Amino acid sequence: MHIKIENLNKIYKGGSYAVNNLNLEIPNGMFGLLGPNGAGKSTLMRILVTLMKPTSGKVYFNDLELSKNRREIRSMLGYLPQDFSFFSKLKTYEFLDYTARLAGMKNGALRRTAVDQMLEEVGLFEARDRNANKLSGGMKRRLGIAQALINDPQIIIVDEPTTGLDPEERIRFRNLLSTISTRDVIIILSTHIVGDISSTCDNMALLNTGKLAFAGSPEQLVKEAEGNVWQIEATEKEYLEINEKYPVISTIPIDGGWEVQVVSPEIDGYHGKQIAPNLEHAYVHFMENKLNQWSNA
Ligand SMILES: Nc1ncnc2c1ncn2[C@@H]1O[C@H](COP(=O)(O)OP(=O)(O)OP(=O)(O)O)[C@@H](O)[C@H]1O
Repeated sequence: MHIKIENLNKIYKGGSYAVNNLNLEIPNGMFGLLGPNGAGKSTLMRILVTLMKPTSGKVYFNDLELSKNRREIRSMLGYLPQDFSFFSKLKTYEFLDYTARLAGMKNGALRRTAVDQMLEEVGLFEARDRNANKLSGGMKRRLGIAQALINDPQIIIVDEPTTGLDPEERIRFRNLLSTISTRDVIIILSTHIVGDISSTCDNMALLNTGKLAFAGSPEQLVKEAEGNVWQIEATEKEYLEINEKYPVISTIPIDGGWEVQVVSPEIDGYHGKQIAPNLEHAYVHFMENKLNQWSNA
C-alpha cells in the first residue's frame, strides 16, 4: 500500500487554508504526522478517511484516486478519530460486536471469534462485560483502536490517540501500534506529542499552518538540528536572560544556578557546550529557527 497526496488544498468558509498545497508520499509502516495545534492534521485525516472533500488536489491509494473511488477506499480504512466516543449503554464486547456488524461482518460465529481475538489483542478481554463508558481513558482508546482494526484494514488512521493518557497507557498504546505496523499496513499517526513519533515511526511529516515543513525519517529531522542544541551552565541572572532569548527545552538545578538546554545556532558567550539533538530538540529547532527564517525571508 502506498498513499500519494498531490497539490492538496482545503479552504474553509472564510477563506483560510487548513491544508495548503500539500504534496506528500506515505509508504507502508508507521507514519507520523506532527504539528502544533491548528496545523491542519485533523483536516488532512478527515480528507483521507473520506469524511471531508478537499477544495482541490488529488489523493491516490495505490492506483485508486480518492474522489472517484470513495466507497472502495472506505472499505480499506480503519479510523480512530480524536473525539472518539461510545454508545453509553453498550458493554465493551457489545460495542465491538456492533462495529463489526457495521463493518459488514454478517456471519455471527465468525464475528464472535473476530471480536474475541481483537479484545485479546488490545488487552481488553477481561473487561469484555464492563460498560464501555465506564472504562478508563486508556482502555477506551484501546477499544477505539479495536473498532478501527476489526475489519482488517490496510490503512489505519489515528488522530491524537495518546492525548490525556498517563505515561504507562501512552507506552502501552504506542507498543500496540508498533505491533500492528509490522503487518502489511500503513498506520498514520497524527499527534502534537513528539515522543509518540520518536519511539514508533519510520517516516514522518511536519505540518505547520497547513503547509508541509518537513518530510523524511525522524533521524533526518534530528540530523538537521545538529550544531543547534546547547547545554549551558547559567547563574540565576543568566538563566532569566536565556529564557527570554532562546527556546529552553529543559532546566535542571545545579550548584550556584541552572543547567539549561536551549535550541539555537549560537549562545552569545554563555558558558556551554553543544550536545547531540533528539527529536524534541529537532522539532523545536524547526519550528523556532527554520520556519521563522523562511517566514522572515
Ligand atoms: N470546520 C472548520 N471551519 C473553519 N475553520 C476550521 C474548521 N476546522 C478547522 N478549522 C481551522 O483550520 C485550521 C486547521 O485545523 P485542524 O483541526 O485541521 O488542525 P490540527 O492540526 O488538527 O489541530 P488540533 O490538534 O488543534 O486539532 C485551524 O486554523 C482551524 O481553526
